[in-house]
Amino acid sequence: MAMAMAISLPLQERIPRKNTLKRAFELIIFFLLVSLLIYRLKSLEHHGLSTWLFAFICESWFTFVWVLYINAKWNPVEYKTYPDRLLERIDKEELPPVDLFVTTADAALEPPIITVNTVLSMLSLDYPTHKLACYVSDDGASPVTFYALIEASKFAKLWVPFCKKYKIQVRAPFLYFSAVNKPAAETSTDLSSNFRQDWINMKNEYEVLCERIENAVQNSVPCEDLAGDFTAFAKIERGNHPSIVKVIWENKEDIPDGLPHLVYVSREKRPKHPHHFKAGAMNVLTRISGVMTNAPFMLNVDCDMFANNPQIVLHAMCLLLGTKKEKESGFVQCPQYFYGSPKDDPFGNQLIVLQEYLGRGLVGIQGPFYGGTGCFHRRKVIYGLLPDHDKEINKANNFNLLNGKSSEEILQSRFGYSKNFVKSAAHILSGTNENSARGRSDLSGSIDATAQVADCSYESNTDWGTNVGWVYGSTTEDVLTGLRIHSKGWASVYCTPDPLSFLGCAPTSGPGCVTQMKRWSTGLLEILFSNYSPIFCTINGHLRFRQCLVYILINVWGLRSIPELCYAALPAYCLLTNTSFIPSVTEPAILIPGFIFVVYNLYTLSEYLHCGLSARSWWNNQRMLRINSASAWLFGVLSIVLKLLGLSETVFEVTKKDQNTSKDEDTNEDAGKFTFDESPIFIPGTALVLVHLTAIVVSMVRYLLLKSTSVLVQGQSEPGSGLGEIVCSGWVVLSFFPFVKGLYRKGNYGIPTSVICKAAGLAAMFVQFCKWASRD
Ligand SMILES: O=c1ccn([C@@H]2O[C@H](COP(=O)(O)OP(=O)(O)O[C@H]3O[C@H](CO)[C@@H](O)[C@H](O)[C@H]3O)[C@@H](O)[C@H]2O)c(=O)[nH]1
Ligand SMILES: [Mn+2]
Repeated sequence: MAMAMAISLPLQERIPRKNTLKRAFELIIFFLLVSLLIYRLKSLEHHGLSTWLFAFICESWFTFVWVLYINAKWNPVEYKTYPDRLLERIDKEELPPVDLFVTTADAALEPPIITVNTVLSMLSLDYPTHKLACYVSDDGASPVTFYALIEASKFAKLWVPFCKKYKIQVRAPFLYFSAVNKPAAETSTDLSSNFRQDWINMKNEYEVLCERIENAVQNSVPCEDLAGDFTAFAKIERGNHPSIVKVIWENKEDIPDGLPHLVYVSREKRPKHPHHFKAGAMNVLTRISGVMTNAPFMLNVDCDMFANNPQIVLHAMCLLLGTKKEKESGFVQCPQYFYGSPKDDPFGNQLIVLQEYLGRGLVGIQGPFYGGTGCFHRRKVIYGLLPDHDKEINKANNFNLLNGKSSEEILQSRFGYSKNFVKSAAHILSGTNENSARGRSDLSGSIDATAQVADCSYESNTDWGTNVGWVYGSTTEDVLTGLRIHSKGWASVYCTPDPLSFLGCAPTSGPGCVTQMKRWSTGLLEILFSNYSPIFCTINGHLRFRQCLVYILINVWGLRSIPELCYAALPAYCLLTNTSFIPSVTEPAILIPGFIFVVYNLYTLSEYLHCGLSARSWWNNQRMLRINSASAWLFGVLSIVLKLLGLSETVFEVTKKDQNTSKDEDTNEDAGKFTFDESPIFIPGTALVLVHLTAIVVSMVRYLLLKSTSVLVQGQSEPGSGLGEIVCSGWVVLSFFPFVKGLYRKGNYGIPTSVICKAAGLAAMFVQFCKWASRD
């Protein structure tokens, strides 16, 4: 009876979330924006063309973006998953195999201990271990990373049983043993002696592991006495070496409670061959795992994104196996959350509110974007299969007959010349190994085959990077790849279990943040200008119209910098030229922008409070939006312009990862302070601040002069600038306050003199321009 119940109960629930009040506010803001536009049009002549028209154009853009937001957030949906029911319904032996991918690219920016922690969290997932295989791609070809993984696999033999025995939740040891988590072990009294003893032993072992890795990092050559395994790394250059594939641990007996396979991969790199950054690395991993274990599902994470919920694979399986139509869950995306972030999100990069509202809104349309990490893919979807693939397979068969080509030839033209890989792909496409127990794999025996598929020329004249695998051509390969999947007609689902699925680290420095944002805005714009633009995908493919609008919303992220920057400069222009862009306080129309300002801020603030965040964190995010707009997004647009002109290619600049676990605010007082470097990316923001400070001073002086000559009494009805412009100008200065402080702070917290000089030059030009413009 109980069994029958379990079978009838769903593995997942899709729950639309109520949001009537939010919708009301969104519509109110929309109507206010429209009224503002109408008012501007009607009073255009009265107010003189220049500023009024300029404001009208910017505000039209803001209204357009707002409509895109309303569309994106209109139907929020939540998913609930029931892993217990899954385990009751199917035998553990029948759970499908999953290949786990971890990517790292630079042992200096991504310290091996971070990668090791992520790998350990993968190896200790609550899932039959003989169904898991973990592949680490190292684009840095670093012997230290390889060494660290060997050591980690030894440690894992203790760590994995420990985690499973005591049902530890956080299975990344650095966080488990950190100050944040300590009480969990020390307060446990009942399990007392055994647990405590094991805990202490584990902690010691972990410290030994850290020490070994740290030593290796310091001496950079851990390999002397291990020559055998390390010869592959001898005398190689980072960007110029053959492929290195090493089976670090093979679960030979296929035992369900042993350790999953662990494989190290560094693909071939040659200076003349484009390697397509992470997308290229993911495609190599896909092929290598194809010839080795060929699991029907693949989970991929960045090297810093450890699994925080040990049952995450089971949760994902509820979504992958528990749908009536496979089409509805082409891939399962978990949101990106971060650990150890400074208080109140000073850099505005925790993405909590964004994922909570935009993310869940998308779920109600065609599903979340692919976010590059914390995502479960179906291998066959990555291989380019359409949702109604039975038809496609038939078509392919007919096609074969017509052309007299063998299906193998067809597959080879699509997947490349490796016979082993093509065979594995054929299995996947025909669905023969789906959900079935994996046959005994012989990893070490397939090393030769892997060398072939890790070649840098393997992909030439194949569909890799276009119709198969991760798609090339954008530094946000994740969004682009997800878009391709959506445009084939697949939907995606969101997996948000408690505890949070994965945790990673967000950059915690000014330059780090803006560089990441710049890469994102560049990559997203690349998509807009590529053959895979969402508009084409809707016209020619199966991308749903509303989903297309959301893709456009994020694709134009960078472009938004231009109207935003113009609008931010407008109050300064008005103050300097004594003109206005906002109705004067005596006009009733002032209420429109006034209300927009108040309602919009309350609306965004309520989102933060609703997510349990502080008002401070709301403000920090608002501020960072403005700062990013004047730095990262703007430079994103510039790099696209350079790319379109054929002057330079876009590159993937890896984010520096710090293992920040100290929650101690006292020792970390400077944690949230904005830092700068010499990069020109900070020039526009600095110039904007200088311009506004000048404008405020100039208008004050003018006010005092006028007052002393007492012309001011009738002055109010003059078209000159007034309170509105002053308030706006003040608001801009407030938003850029880290830059204001940066003008006089020292060291990393100060803006370098060279940047200030260049910004001052720009500001002077602007002031000059205002002078010229206001001359009659
Ligand atoms: O040539 C490269 C460059 C990067 N990476 C890996 O890509 C991942 C993401 O790089 P990171 O510097 O951490 O970028 P983030 O901005 O934090 O990453 C987000 O944005 C990327 C797209 O810009 C996505 O690929 C990521 O999954 C997503 O987490 C890391 O594991 C890197 O090791 C490579 O494997 N090869
Ligand atoms: Mn990252």
